[in-house]
Amino acid sequence: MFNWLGCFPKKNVHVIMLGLDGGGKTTMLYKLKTGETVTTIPTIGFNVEEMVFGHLKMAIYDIGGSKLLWKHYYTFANALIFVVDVSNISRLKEAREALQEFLDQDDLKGVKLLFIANKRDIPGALTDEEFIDAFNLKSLTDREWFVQSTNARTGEGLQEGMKWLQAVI
Ligand SMILES: Nc1nc2c(ncn2[C@@H]2O[C@H](COP(=O)(O)OP(=O)(O)OP(=O)(O)O)[C@@H](O)[C@H]2O)c(=O)[nH]1
Ligand SMILES: [Mg+2]
Repeated sequence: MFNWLGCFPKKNVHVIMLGLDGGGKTTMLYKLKTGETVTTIPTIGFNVEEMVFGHLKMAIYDIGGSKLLWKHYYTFANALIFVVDVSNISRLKEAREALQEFLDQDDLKGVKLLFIANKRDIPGALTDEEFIDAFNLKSLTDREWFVQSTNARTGEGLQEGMKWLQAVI
């Protein structure tokens, strides 16, 4: 595919979006794609949408929260978006374990990692600093990562997160 100047081919990349069920992945995917706030049901399997960000043509895979599915998508990921509901403190441990599971995958060593700290609009949600502490991210030194807080329903923060991804892929 060519950009508006017609001379620079776009780079095709695959981005995998993971996270516990109910975190807001599907809401985020369609907010980015259409600008609409969709009414979701739990994703069985996955959704995929193609979007252009600058020089990149991204296929974004939104994988349903069932961790059993995740490993099928690892092998072709150029980057990863890990979505966390930062208002749901009672599931943080589970989210941490899910993150660790995929950090341990050989296929994903060195893959750039965008954390979406979603549902920041809900009172009591983790701040960015609390998020970094809760996921012990300062010790995550073998890959580039970035934390972006968002409200996937309004779209707040989503473009900033995608800009980071666009710059590092
Ligand atoms: N308050 C608030 N609600 C949100 C936000 N993002 C998503 N939601 C709501 O959270 C619920 C779950 O969102 P989904 O997008 O279906 O979550 P998911 O991660 O795709 O879940 P699975 O498909 O089960 O893996 C929906 O009712 C959304 O409207 C947010 O930033 N703030
Ligand atoms: Mg979903």
